[in-house]
Amino acid sequence: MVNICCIGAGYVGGPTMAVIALKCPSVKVVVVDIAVSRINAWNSDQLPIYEPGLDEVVKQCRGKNLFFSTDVEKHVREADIVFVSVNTPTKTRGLGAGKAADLTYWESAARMIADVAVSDKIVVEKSTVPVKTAEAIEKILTHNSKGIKFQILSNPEFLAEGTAIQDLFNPDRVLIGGRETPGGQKAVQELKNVYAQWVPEDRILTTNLWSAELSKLAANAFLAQRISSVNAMSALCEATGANVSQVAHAVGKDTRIGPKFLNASVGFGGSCFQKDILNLVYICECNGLHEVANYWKQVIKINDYQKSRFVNRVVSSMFNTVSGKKVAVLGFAFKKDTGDTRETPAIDVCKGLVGDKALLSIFDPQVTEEQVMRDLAMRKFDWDHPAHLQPMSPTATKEVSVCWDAYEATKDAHAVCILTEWEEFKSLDYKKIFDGMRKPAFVFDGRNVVDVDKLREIGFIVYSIGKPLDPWLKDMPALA
Ligand SMILES: NC(=O)c1ccc[n+]([C@@H]2O[C@H](COP(=O)([O-])OP(=O)(O)OC[C@H]3O[C@@H](n4cnc5c(N)ncnc54)[C@H](O)[C@@H]3O)[C@@H](O)[C@H]2O)c1
Ligand SMILES: O=c1ccn([C@@H]2O[C@H](COP(=O)(O)OP(=O)(O)O[C@H]3O[C@H](CO)[C@@H](O)[C@H](O)[C@H]3O)[C@@H](O)[C@H]2O)c(=O)[nH]1
Repeated sequence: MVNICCIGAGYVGGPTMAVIALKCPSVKVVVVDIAVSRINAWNSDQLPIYEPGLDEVVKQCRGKNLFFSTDVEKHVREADIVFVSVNTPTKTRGLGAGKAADLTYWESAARMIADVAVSDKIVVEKSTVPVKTAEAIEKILTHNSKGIKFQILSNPEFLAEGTAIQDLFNPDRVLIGGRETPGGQKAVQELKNVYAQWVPEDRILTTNLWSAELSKLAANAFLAQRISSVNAMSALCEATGANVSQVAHAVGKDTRIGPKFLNASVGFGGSCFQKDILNLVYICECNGLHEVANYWKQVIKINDYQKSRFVNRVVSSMFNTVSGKKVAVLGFAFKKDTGDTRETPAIDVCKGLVGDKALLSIFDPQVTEEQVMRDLAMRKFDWDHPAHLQPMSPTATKEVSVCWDAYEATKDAHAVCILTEWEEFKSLDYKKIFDGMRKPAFVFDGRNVVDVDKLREIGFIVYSIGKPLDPWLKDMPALA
C-alpha cells in the first residue's frame, strides 16, 4: 500500500486528497494540518468548506483509506509521498512586499519533513509557488537529510472552487514536473501511477520542474487576462450601446478564442488570480523584464478599475449620493457555489459604498455574518504602495448588517447590488422585492444574472455590466 500524506487541509488539500482516496482504494491518504479546528471539522458532518459533491466523496472513504489528523510529524514520517498544500499568500512585509509569494509556511513544512523523515520520500509541490521554488526546497531537504533521499516534484493544482470535485474527477490535464535524472523520472512515474487510476494517460503531462511551476502561474494569468479583457470591453459597451454578452458571444465563436471565461463581471476575485499575477510580476521584475511585468500588472489594474467603476456607477446613478440610503447587497462570496470570500470583489465594492456613507444589508447563502464583518474590518493592502495600509474606518462595520434572506435584505432599500452570480438570484420574486423597496428602486447587476427587460417592466431602474444603459442612467454620466 502506498502511503500518502498531505500537509495542509484547505481548499486544495482536502478535496484533492479525498478524490485520490476515492479513486485509489489501495492508497492510504492522511491529510494533516496544524489548525485543530479545521481537522476537527474534516472529521465531523460539517466540513470546513462548502463544495458541491465533497460531502459524498468524504463520506465514502473517511475512516477507510482517508484520514484527517493534527499529528503532522507521525504521518509525514510514515509517508512515501508527501504533498505540500499549504497556503502561499502574497507577502505583506519586507522584501517584495505586495507582490512576492510568502513561502514561510512552505519552508517550515520542508524543514519539518527533513527533521522527521527516516525513509526516502517523494515531496510534491501542490501549492502554487514561484518558479524555481523546488530548487530552494531541495536545498533545505538535502542539507538536513541525514542521508535520506528526497525527490521533489511539481504537481500544481488547477481545480476551481465551486466545481472542485468535477474538476478533480475529470481534469483537463494533470501536470507533473520532475528532475530529468533517473531518480527524478522514477518519482514522476510513481506519481503518474496514482493519477492514472482515473485520469486518461494522454491527459497526464510530464515536464521539467520549472515548466510545471511556471505553467501554473501562466495559466492563472491567461485566465484572469481574459476576464480583464472582457471587463475592459464592458466599459466601452456601456459608452457605445453595444451589449457585452453579444460581443463576448461573437468573439468567443472564433475557435481560436473559444467561449469560456468571457463573462463580464464586477471583477474577478478569489485567493489565486491576483496573488499569482502579482507573483508573476515580481518574478519578471527580478529578472529585469520590466515590460513583461507591466503587461501583466495591467490585468490587475483593470480589475481594480472595474470594481471602482461599479461603485461610481451606483453612486452617480443615485443622485451622486448614497449617504444614509439602505443598499442591499446580494452575494458576498467571490463566485457562486462557494462560501469563500478571499479577495472577493464584494469587499472593495462594499467598502466603496460605505465610504460614501451607504447603509448596507448583505445577504449571501453561504457566507456567515462573522466572515462578512471580519472581511470588511480588515485593512486593505495597497499593492502599489505597500507601505500604506488603508484601514476601514473603525465605525464602518456599524453601517453594515447581514441578513439571512434576500427579501429581508432588500426591504426598504433604495438599491440592490448583485455581486455574486448565485442561481437563486435569477429566480427571486422581483415584483415582491420592488414593492418592498423605496422609489425610485435601482438594481445594479454586477454579474449579469437578472432579466433586464423584465425588471424594467416591473419598474426598476436597471444597470447591468456592459449592457446598453437604462434611459435614466444615460442622463446620469458615471463619475469614473
Ligand atoms: N483555493 C484554490 O482554489 C486553489 C487552487 C489551486 C491551487 N491553489 C494553491 O494551493 C495552495 C493552498 O491553497 P488553499 O486555498 O488550499 O489554502 P488554505 O489556506 O485553504 O489551506 C492551507 C492550509 O495549510 C495549513 N498549513 C499551513 N502551514 C502548515 C504547516 N506548516 N503544517 C501543517 N499545515 C499547515 C493551514 O493551516 C491551512 O489549513 C496555495 O498555494 C494556493 O495558491 C489553490
Ligand atoms: O468569465 C468569467 C469567469 C470567472 N470570473 C470570476 O473570476 C474569479 C475566479 O473564478 P474561477 O477561476 O472560476 O475560480 P477560482 O477558484 O479562483 O479558480 C482559479 O484559480 C485556481 C487557483 O489557482 C485555479 O486552480 C483555477 O484553474 C482557476 O480557474 C471569480 O470571481 C469569478 O466570478 C469572471 O468574472 N468571469
